[in-house]
Amino acid sequence: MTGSIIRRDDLVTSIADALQYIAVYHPPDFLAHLARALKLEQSPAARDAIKQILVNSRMAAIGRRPICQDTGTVNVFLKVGMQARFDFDEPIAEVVNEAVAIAYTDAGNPLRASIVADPLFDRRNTRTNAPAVTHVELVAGSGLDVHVAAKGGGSENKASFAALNPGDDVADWVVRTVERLGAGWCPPGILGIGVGGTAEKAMLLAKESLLQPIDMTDLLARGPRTAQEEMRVDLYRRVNALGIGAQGLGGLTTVLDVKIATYPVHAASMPVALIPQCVADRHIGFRLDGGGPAGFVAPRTEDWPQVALDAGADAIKVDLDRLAPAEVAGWRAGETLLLSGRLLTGRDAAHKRLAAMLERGEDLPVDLKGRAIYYVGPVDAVAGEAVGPAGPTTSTRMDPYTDILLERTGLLVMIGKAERGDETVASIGRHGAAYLIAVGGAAYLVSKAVRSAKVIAFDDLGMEAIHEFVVEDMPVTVAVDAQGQSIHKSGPMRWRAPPVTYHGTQIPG
Ligand SMILES: O=C(O)C[C@H](O)C(=O)O
Repeated sequence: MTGSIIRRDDLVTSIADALQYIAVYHPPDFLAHLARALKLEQSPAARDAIKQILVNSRMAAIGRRPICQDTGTVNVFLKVGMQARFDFDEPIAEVVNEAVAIAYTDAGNPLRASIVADPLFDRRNTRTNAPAVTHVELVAGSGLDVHVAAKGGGSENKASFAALNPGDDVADWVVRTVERLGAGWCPPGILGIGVGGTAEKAMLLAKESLLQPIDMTDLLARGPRTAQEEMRVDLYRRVNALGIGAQGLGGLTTVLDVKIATYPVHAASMPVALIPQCVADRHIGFRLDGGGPAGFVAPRTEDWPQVALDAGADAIKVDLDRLAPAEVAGWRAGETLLLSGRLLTGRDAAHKRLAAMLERGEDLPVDLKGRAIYYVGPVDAVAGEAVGPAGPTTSTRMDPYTDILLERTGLLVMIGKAERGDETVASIGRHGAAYLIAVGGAAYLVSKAVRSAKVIAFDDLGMEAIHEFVVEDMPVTVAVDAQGQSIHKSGPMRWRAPPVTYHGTQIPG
């Protein structure tokens, strides 16, 4: 029997188009579940974060710009029919990488190049976001099934694995693990859980489970019919009862769905993997059967829930060009600020370099005294933009460098997302500084507060270079104040429900 001939051009075009599509459009199932979470949410801080994420999503769809500045690592799953034939003989992963480079360097909608090689030493940006991580499986049939995902670094960083004993309680492990993850994975999102096989198989199952449709609302409405569905509902309720909430601010919804995939396993083993999916849920599947490239139809913007934002009458206006220690010391955790003026940027690579220069007693290329630094790696601008989408990155990764910067440079304010470690919170208090947060996953919305942007140091670091932004009324929340109060501690504590099980929950849903 002869199979379809899959053309190289069709594969490249389809993957490149799919990557552009998922960068700007949230899947409808994700939006529907997030809109439902907003309806149920009672925590004002979490409600505000969900609203920003929904408004950002609609703006990104209309503006055809990325939902999130972290446009992800490309994960491609190829299921090749045994009877399929190809009109090319290069390794298929190289063809995929070509498609990635085309998508990420698209002049009309450049996506952020986040991949660095090699990971151990050079860590130099490849500038095209290639290579992708490509998985190939041979299956029955004559076509090629492709599933493309763009996975953000913050949620991928929270992937967890355990080699449990066969008698251990997998659900307990999942709940305990999520409790320890913090908010760097940008909840509310989805949990992918892989159980069985071997260590690497369990991780792959967890990742693939995230490609399944989000259907928790239907499952809750009809009730679970299998043991695995019962476990999904149980985990959904127990994880949400932790009170972590949107962005870790405390609230009723941390997960929109829980996905589980399993595989037979050795009698002595119970490998379990958990991979969370952030609010930038980006994936799409299509099939090539020799009939040309896949087509992707833009959703209607009327399909987005109508949500209005309001910074609140109590928001405090802050002039970053006249930032004084006494003013910063007066801010209290939970307050909303509207920042205007000059703002520095810097994230992982820049922090590492700054700290090393300080250790060596060298002068820094920028004066941080009395300044605010925003942990961000923006997307490149297109015509008419000061900067591309520019949401916060996970601040916890900057913790190892924070004390030395506060101590030796006079830096006053940091802006990012998610919690800080206990030592960093103490250091912020000791230095009379403050840590502010913007909403992770609301990158296009945040970028609209940026009036101008220029690189002022470490140009070679690509998106990780130090920029100077001029911002106007950029909304942020005080997350750690100079008294050492942290909303990532107080929020979840306030919204945590008593321990619940599937049969006795107080959590909505
Ligand atoms: O790299 C980034 O911009 C963000 C990262 O995905 C994170 O969530 O920390």
